[in-house]
Amino acid sequence: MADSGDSYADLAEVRAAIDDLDADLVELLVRRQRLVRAAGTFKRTDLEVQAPDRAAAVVATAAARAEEAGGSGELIGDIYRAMVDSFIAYERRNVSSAPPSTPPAPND
Ligand SMILES: O=C(O)C(=O)C[C@]1(C(=O)O)C=C[C@@H](O)C=C1
Repeated sequence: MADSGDSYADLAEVRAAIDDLDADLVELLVRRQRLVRAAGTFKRTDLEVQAPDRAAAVVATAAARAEEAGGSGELIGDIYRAMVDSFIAYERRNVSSAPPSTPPAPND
């Protein structure tokens, strides 16, 4: 891991490094948001949105990569599980499970 050998003079310096890294991370997450939104356009049911086998594979791959990189597979796996759950909720909010031609129900 590139940062593991770094030493810092004080807490402010570590926090500045965290802030820099977070700027990159947020950009990547926004790119991921767009990709998940695109994936959602190919789905029509809630089970397709959840895609439990794919979600489990994404989490397991991230945990394995974290271990390979010298990090904690458990920590990164937990973060990925929470992240994928949030993306599932995002897909549910942004993807229609009905064909576009279906008229809204009277009370919608
Ligand atoms: O791969 C998909 O089908 C996606 O919608 C992406 C994604 C993800 O965030 O990685 C989100 C929802 C599914 O549970 C599986 C994976």
